[in-house]
Amino acid sequence: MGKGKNKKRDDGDSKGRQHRGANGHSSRHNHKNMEMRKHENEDTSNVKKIPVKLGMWDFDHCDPKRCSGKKLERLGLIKSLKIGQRFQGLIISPNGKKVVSPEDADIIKEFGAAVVECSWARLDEIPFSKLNGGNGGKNERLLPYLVAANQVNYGRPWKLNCVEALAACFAIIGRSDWAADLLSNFSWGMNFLTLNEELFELYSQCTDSDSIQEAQEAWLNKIDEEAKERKLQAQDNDIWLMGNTNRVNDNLRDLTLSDGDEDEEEEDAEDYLTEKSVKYDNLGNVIESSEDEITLRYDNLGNVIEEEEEEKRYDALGNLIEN
Ligand SMILES: C[S@@+](CC[C@H](N)C(=O)[O-])C[C@H]1O[C@@H](n2cnc3c(N)ncnc32)[C@H](O)[C@@H]1O
Repeated sequence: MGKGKNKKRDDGDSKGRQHRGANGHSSRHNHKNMEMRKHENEDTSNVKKIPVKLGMWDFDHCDPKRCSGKKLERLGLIKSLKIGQRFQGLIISPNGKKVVSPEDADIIKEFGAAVVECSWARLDEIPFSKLNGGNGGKNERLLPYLVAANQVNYGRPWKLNCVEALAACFAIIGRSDWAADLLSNFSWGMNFLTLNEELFELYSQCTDSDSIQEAQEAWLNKIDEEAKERKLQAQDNDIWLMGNTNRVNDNLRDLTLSDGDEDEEEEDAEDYLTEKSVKYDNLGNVIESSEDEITLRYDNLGNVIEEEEEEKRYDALGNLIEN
């Protein structure tokens, strides 16, 4: 027998067939997952179990270290499902037509919830209609507007990862405690609940899919208005930051001045500089300035009174005669 040829695989049966887990992966693959758990030191002893069944169709598109679905599997919180395997619970899927609502509480509590672990960029490769033995449609649900808090898609609406999708579903049916238990296994997890707190409050008060859609519309309109408002305010602030807009206009005008206008403008600029060095007392009178400052005096109309330079007189030897 050739070396390695027909060699019985350690994860196969007597006929060399590999044992496959519910996700269709070989047990070698699942063993790798176990190894990763050991490697990452994921302690499963404190993991809180959620009292409903969780399922996942895993298409192995993602980096196992960053994949929330795989981590839930390593923690023993979710079970992999094979393509075509029936799942009677709620299927949270981008292929859904209705959105999750509190009306779905009974089905979740009785049969659980499942997600599709795959890449957002490769959704077109997923045989959604075959996943649940062709029975997916009825229980398939979209999630309403919510914002991701995970490290891959932080801040992006709608693109939640698997653990966020399941937690969202629980929060909408009023089981924020389950949502928190599930998310507590991720360092960033609780941020998802905080980030979407108001939305969960809003959605959990709705009754059915239509009312969730209405609440979502109202919310989207509200944030749209707020964004417009902020934009206007930012424009206003920009104007203030630009300072005296007359001066700005003056500067702009400078660029288009004819030769003749320039002299006039220069004069204005000089006035501006000179005025800066003038000090006034409480009554608005000009007060004496320090040596290097120019002292100006004004007439009743506010015009600067030109000071005539005092005539200096000298004696026969050229010495200054003091007055
Ligand atoms: C596309 S996968 C990406 C998973 C990611 N790799 C991870 O680490 O978890 C996310 C899955 O969560 C569910 N999901 C997330 N956001 C959703 C939404 N807005 N509507 C419906 N399902 C959603 C779906 O099952 C979807 O296939």
